[in-house]
Amino acid sequence: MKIKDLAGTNFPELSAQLKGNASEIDISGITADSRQVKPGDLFVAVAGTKANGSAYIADALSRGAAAVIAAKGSGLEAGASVFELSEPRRFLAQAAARLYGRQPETMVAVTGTAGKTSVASFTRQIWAHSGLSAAMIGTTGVTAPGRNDYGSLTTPDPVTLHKLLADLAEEGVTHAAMEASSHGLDQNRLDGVRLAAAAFTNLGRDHMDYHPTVEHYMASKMRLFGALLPKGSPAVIFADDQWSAEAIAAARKAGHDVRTVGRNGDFISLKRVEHFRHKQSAEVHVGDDIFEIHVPLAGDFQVANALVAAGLAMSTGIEAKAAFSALEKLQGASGRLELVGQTKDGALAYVDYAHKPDALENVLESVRPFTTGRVIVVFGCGGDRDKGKRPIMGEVAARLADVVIVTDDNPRSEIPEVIRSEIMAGAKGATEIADRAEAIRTAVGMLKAGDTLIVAGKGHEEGQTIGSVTLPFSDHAEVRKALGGL
Ligand SMILES: CC(=O)N[C@H]1[C@@H](OP(=O)(O)OP(=O)(O)OC[C@H]2O[C@@H](n3ccc(=O)[nH]c3=O)[C@H](O)[C@@H]2O)O[C@H](CO)[C@@H](O)[C@@H]1O[C@H](C)C(=O)N[C@@H](C)C(=O)N[C@H](CCC(=O)O)C(=O)O
Ligand SMILES: Nc1ncnc2c1ncn2[C@@H]1O[C@H](COP(=O)(O)OP(=O)(O)OP(=O)(O)O)[C@@H](O)[C@H]1O
Ligand SMILES: N[C@H](CCC[C@H](N)C(=O)O)C(=O)O
Ligand SMILES: [Mg+2]
Repeated sequence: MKIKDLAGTNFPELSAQLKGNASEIDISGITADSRQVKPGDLFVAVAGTKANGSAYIADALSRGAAAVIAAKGSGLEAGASVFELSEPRRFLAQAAARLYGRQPETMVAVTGTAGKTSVASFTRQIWAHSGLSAAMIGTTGVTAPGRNDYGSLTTPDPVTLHKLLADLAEEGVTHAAMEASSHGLDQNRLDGVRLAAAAFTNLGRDHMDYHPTVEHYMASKMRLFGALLPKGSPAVIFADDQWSAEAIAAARKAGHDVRTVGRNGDFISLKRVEHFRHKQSAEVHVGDDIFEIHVPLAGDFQVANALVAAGLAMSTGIEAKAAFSALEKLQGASGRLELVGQTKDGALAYVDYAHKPDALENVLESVRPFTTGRVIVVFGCGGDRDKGKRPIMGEVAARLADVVIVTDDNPRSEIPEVIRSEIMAGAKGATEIADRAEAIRTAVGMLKAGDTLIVAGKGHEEGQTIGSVTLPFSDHAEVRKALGGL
């Protein structure tokens, strides 16, 4: 594709620089990583958290880059094939979308601190239940007919994303639900995606290592409504969160068709809800119609996720009746309050992905009403991530569980003892066991009739990253092993 066509009409700034033969430069691929450049590619230099792509322009050109896009004022000698733009990341996303071309016709995205993976998964399942060829893209990877690929990022980088979307469209996928992480939104990873609807679940503490303030974190999330969702499209918003009003205001300001769900919802309004250990039941109203819904999953919070997913499905052509009947067959996303096994006495062991204070609080509160004995929790916190959440999660665990074992999550480049001691600072009375497998074995060994064990923080993850090495590790496998050894 010619560089002038990659720019389209959205980047007059580039068009103005494409003088003479420059506009005819042929581009065969696109990348933001100089190490991946192949002859004929366009290299887009972006500033990151560790490096600045501008430092690698010479590297990219030496590998045969046909042209380079860099930030304005990067101090380069703009040559025949080096162009400067004010927003290279936005260009990268939109150019990747143009280069790869196809996307599933109906795409939706969900943001929020907790529930994104669950909502994306449920939306895919509701569509599939109606016979549509549907996919989900998120923390657990890519799920589509004939595909179950393990992923690394919640929102893939734009080049990976658009290649994937083109492949999915090629495979016949017509509907796709994706997670929009705050990093992804802030870094313009989704800027080239054509959205039919978008959703917001809730906002809690997370990623304060990356976002300077909670307001910045919320503002990144609101880019989904403010910058990405085409004006007038359905914006499905969970109405019962502390930040709902702000999300509604942002979506209204952007001119969207706001559809709220929950107790305070007017699109799907939750009238009565009953929580059981392994399922949630509710009565909901949609206009004048009344529906009984049954979600066969543990965790009070799954009602909220199910309503947001139903809202997205109903905003993309599924009848309310079909959406709600699909909920009865829902499968939970892997590692989201997932029952992994039980002892001979019937004590239950769950694996959960809570790795932020609100999520941990929700999960521990969800299992309490059905626990006649003790709630035992095993968790840690990841390294190179928000440090401020550590004592808060320690406090939440100490307050809501009877037995707290603090262990390692993914220490990454940090010293594991330091991470644990920061959690322990808030976790009065907790026990520390560094080795995660041993912590799980110890907790399982304590289980008596009526107890509930929650192993939190790693959910579906299949490895543990210590330093720069990721070793195979699965909370599911360790819990099963420990239960088997009883
Ligand atoms: C903090 C963060 O979001 N980092 C992501 C970001 O990296 P970055 O832009 O900061 O990259 P950088 O290392 O500073 O380098 C800057 C640029 O120089 C380029 N470079 C670098 C070296 C070189 O030799 N040549 C070269 O061209 C790099 O390719 C990059 O384009 O863009 C990279 C490419 O897309 C991502 O791989 C990387 O994810 C890292 C691995 C990561 O851990 N990200 C996490 C925090 C993340 O994004 N999480 C969210 C949310 C999770 C959730 O709560 O659900 C997610 O969506 O997964
Ligand atoms: N609606 C919700 N409200 C509060 N907590 C929730 C909600 N949904 C899920 N959780 C908790 O958060 C954990 C992660 O859920 P899920 O993976 O669906 O969220 P996510 O937003 O995709 O998270 P991540 O940002 O880590 O990818 C669950 O294991 C559960 O502990
Ligand atoms: N997508 C999240 C997941 C964190 C999961 C937890 N196990 C950790 O390693 O901190 C992140 O990258 O921040
Ligand atoms: Mg997720």
